[in-house]
Amino acid sequence: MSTERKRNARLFDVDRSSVSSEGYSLDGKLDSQRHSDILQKRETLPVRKQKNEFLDVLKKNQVIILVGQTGSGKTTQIPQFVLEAVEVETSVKRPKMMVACTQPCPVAAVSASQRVAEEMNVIVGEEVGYSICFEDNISDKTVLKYLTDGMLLREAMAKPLLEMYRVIIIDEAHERTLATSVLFGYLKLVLGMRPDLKLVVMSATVEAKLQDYFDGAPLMKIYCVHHPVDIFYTMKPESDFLGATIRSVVEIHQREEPGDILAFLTRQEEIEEACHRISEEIGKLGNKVGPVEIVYLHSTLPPDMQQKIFEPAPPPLVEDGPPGRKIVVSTITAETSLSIDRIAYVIDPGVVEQKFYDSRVGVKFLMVSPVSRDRADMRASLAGRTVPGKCFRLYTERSYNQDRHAQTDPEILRSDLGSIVLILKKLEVPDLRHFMNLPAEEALTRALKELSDLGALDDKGNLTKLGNMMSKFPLDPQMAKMLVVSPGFNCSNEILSICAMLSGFDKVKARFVDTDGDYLTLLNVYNEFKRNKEDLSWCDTNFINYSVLKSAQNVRQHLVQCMSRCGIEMCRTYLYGPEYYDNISKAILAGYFMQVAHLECTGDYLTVKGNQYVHLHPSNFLGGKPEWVVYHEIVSTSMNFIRTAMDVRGEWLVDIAPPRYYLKNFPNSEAKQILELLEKWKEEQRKWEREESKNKRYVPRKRGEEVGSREVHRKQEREESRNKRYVLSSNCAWKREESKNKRYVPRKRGEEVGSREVHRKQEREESRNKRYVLSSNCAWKREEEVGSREVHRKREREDRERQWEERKRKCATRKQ
Ligand SMILES: Nc1ncnc2c1ncn2[C@@H]1O[C@H](COP(=O)(O)OP(=O)(O)OP(=O)(O)O)[C@@H](O)[C@H]1O
Repeated sequence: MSTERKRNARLFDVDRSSVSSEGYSLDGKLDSQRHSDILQKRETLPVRKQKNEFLDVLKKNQVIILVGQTGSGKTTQIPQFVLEAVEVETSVKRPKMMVACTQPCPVAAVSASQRVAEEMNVIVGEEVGYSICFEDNISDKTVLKYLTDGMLLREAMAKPLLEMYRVIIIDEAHERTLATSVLFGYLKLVLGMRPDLKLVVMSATVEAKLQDYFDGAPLMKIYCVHHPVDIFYTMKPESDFLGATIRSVVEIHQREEPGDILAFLTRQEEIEEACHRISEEIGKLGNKVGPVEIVYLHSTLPPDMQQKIFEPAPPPLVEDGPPGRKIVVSTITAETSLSIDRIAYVIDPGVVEQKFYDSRVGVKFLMVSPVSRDRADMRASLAGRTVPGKCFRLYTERSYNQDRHAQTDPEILRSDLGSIVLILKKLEVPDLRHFMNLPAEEALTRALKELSDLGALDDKGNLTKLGNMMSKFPLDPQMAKMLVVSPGFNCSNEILSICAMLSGFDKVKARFVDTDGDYLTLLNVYNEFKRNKEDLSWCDTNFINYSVLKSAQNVRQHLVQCMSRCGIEMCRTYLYGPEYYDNISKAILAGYFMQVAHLECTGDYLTVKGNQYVHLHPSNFLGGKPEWVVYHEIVSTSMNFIRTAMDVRGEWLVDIAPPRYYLKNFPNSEAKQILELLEKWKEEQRKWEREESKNKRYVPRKRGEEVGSREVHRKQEREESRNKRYVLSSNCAWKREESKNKRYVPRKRGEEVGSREVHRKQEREESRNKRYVLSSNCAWKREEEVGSREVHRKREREDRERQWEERKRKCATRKQ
């Protein structure tokens, strides 16, 4: 324990001379008053009373399961107990061994590390740090690391035995996220190989299966006092749960005793709207009611805004006036990941937005569905954590008892397993079915099939070179492939920005719309943000969330690092060049060729995966209804909508997807007929090319003997091109000499002025100035100046719409 004593002395040594007035000293640590308040508060947490018991069990066992209600202090206290109990080496003494504590979502990891850093009076990122997808805040000094469960799996790819950790704590096991379920299986293997490693599994509910899974590991319960909670139901079902939630909040604030309110809603936009309307409604009540602090919470909220949920309610406006109240409007994030004190009223509309994956048809859905009974009980219990409370359920008692599942399915049973299978393949896990909560065989088979269609797995199911690279990106396999292959389409820079924007920014802004597709709109927003030097006021003027863009920028930086580690080339496609749109669309299609839909006669889109009829989401800004679209996700509300879509061409589909992919997947439909024709045409072309190439032989520079095949010739061409220097002719135009070797020469011989780069730049400039004209047969031809790229696209769209109307008319006639 000598190391421990030394470490404590360093951690808690605060320089009191530099204390500032806001509760923090100049070195970023807490002042003594605030620190002692925090320490006093933590002493009241139920888990503190069982510290010795816990340490005793931990000492004697390799695995321990700990069960305690939310708010009992598991997340913040147990890792600190562990730090005291085990010999964690500091930076002074190598090799370093840390304590890891996993959380199901990034918000929880950041918040817990902040709180524990405050309790230990250190700066976040030093002794206590966090690591979440696209953000690390750790240093050589870090001994306690909060990280998402997904990040721990990724760390295992680099160090399969997780040698850097002495103790691993898996928190919120009851959430049964996909990564946590897989971690259980993986850690069981690692524990067998590393007797020195200890595992603590923490859960808010008793999970009997867990004990069996870890060969009868001891289960320890934390005893908490819980206050009574009265539950109220509505008399009849509520159809508008957003409106009902807002009304309930306002009524509680007018009529009920003091105490903070927690209201659950489904998604970020809804939460923002609710906060706005609640503030308006309460504002209208004037001084009759106390002041309110309305805060919202969702999983992608930046840390500084998360912290607001822990601040106390505002004081009364005047002495003896009505008391203030804090109102938290949250997604499921507040259910278990973050415990908020002093909540006395919970409003539960009985719905939750969840991701589902239908493995039979291979389609991902984002769906609002009824909460299960165990989740509803969890929500209600939050009202009685620190004071007696009330829970208002905006559904009937009958609905609670009869229409809801007893438990939420573990995520592994309703997820696309692609990313996880890719990680497990990289980890060389021998038997994928070995893991707890074994997914349906079908889901696993589909994931393997999809990865092999993407080119990540070979015929024997082993990781290919492409798959190996894809596994290094913390993205889903489609997105990872799009990024890895983007240099082939000369647009890795643009695809990087699109990936970063897709990871958080989903609201398309009308002002930046590109009618060719929502992906390009996202890219426009990002580019404009950079062009305006990341200016906050620019974001405000354009109603764009500054912090989301900053986080996209951060994601982008991380992806750039991943790219450079993998040796992937960074290149950009010229913004005004004729290939800008084509290159980007093709790269997106290379990753998302499975997410393609065709416009059918009925006016609906038919998806290739799962053959679902879907509609374009109202938030899209595509010009008209393109014949083929590639989309990012399906959102299921009143109908199935495809969100974030882009117009693509039929011939690209057969070029980019694996051969016959669409023909195998599409049912007998219009789309299939078109694709069959395209495939046939493509096959003919390939055959012709093969024959051509078979007969063709190349000759050396000196006339006469044959020296090699097409390959040899190409290699030679590449080498020549690398060394080639370009010259600029007097009239600044470039011409290819009609020789076999196709070298560039000036029209008139002149001095040498530049390399291949100069030549490219010139080509780009030419292309920027080039304009389109309509030839007599309604095909577009580049010649005299009549319009820009935009005009050209507009005409193309109009043509398409005309064709579409024509097709609809024909269909109607056929039906008659
Ligand atoms: N970032 C923070 N700022 C202020 N208080 C916090 C913060 N994080 C946690 N707390 C407080 O610390 C106490 C213990 O929370 P902790 O998260 O450790 O409980 P828990 O048992 O792990 O609950 P859960 O299962 O919800 O994580 C709670 O009263 C909580 O409000």
